[in-house]
Amino acid sequence: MTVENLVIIGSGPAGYTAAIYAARANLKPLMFEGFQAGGIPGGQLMTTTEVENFPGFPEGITGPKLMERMKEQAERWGTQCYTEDVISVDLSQRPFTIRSTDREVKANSIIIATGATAKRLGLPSEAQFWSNGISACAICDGATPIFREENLAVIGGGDSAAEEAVYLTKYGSHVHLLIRGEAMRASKAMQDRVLNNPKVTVHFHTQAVDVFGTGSKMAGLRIKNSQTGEISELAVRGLFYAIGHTPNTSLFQGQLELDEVGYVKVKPGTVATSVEGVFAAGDVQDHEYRQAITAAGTGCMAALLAERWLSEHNLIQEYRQSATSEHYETKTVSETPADTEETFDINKTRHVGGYALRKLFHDGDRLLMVKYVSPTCGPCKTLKPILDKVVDEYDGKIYFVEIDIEADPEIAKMGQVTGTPTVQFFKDRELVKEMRGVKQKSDFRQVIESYQ
Ligand SMILES: Cc1cc2nc3c(=O)[nH]c(=O)nc-3n(C[C@H](O)[C@H](O)[C@H](O)COP(=O)(O)OP(=O)(O)OC[C@H]3O[C@@H](n4cnc5c(N)ncnc54)[C@H](O)[C@@H]3O)c2cc1C
Repeated sequence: MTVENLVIIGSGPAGYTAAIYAARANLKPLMFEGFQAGGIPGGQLMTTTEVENFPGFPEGITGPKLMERMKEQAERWGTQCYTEDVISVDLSQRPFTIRSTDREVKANSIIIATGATAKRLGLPSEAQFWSNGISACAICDGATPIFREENLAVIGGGDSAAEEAVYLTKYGSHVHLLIRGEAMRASKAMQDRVLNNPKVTVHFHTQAVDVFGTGSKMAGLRIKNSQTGEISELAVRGLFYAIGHTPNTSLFQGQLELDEVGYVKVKPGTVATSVEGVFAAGDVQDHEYRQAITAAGTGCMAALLAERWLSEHNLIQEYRQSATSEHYETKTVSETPADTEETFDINKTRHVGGYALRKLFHDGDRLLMVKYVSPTCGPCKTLKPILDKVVDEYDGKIYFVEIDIEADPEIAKMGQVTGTPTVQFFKDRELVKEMRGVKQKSDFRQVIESYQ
């Protein structure tokens, strides 16, 4: 079995930067980008819009675009990427063993860049309203019809909460920001943006107790004033969590030194872990700075230390490659114009927009697959190549329609879409299956096969 020089686990700014440095050093790193276990490929920045503080982009850049460019740079120099979750590692024997959902590999060194995952509050009715009122990603779900012109709430007192509250004012009629303590932790600039926004009300000393509604439709929040103990109700149609993160380190428990919260412990001033040859970069080892640039910086450190360690132990297998400058870009929303009465062709597999959806729903005789996306949604970008592949496999056997919910809000409302990406399947004018978020090709194939 081949032994890799270096396996990188995680594809946020830390992972991709480590990959760029290691690939440039001819180590031909293998990267597990992740899929669902600890966030999506590309990491946390896939769930944000503008990144204004990453050096080199004076005009700002969206999170998904920044991550796409990092990936492009890593692959350009020969990084081998697998969009799979790692499910176990064995650090007790060398070479180390890394098992993903699809394969097992051996490696002489590892960089852990698994980042952190958004926390949930665990409210009693959370499961009932999850993805149908409650969301952990305002940027992904805020534009959906159920939140338009509605009162919304955000929980949290940091930068993310402040950013999300301001972002949601684009869609909601008013946003309530609930803060447990007497002050916000957000930067002064973010606090000013929130406090000066007439569409945002900040509630200090306020905790959520539960969510209520009828059926699965959220109608409001029960809140408690932590100073007076008074319980009251806040009529909101949406609730967005922005309450911090948990480091994604369950894979390493018992194998590496972790701190009491679960962050990987690194030697002061370095990114070396308690196991030689294993390095940790980014938010998985940083509970203080938690920024894209610090994650990238520690990713660079990890790659340089891994190379040095492999070299000192005579373990480097060098691969020479020539860089290509092939440029690619994955758009979230199709650039193909929406079908019209003139351009619509019922024999085609792929379609765009509400006109095609109505025609196919009523007149089509194949399984109808509808993908709902929004322009700023990072997970939509991740889903695109996965779904494109599956749709190609079933060319002529299914219909596929893409709906941009910003361009076609009425269609999204009729489809009761509560977040993007969402994929719905219709057979004989009946909704037979709905899948939310990023799923594997095999999940989509399974549904298609069962309705052929
Ligand atoms: C809404 C929001 C806005 C932000 N805005 C900014 C900003 O403007 N500027 C800024 O500097 N920072 C910003 N940040 C913070 C920044 O996103 C993080 O600091 C940064 O992404 C951390 O990078 P990372 O590489 O350590 O991990 P992450 O970005 O968390 O990526 C972790 C990666 O590990 C993968 N992974 C996890 N578990 C596994 C597994 N078992 N197997 C394989 N892969 C796995 C995940 O899929 C993911 O690819 C923002 C964060 C959020 C949530």
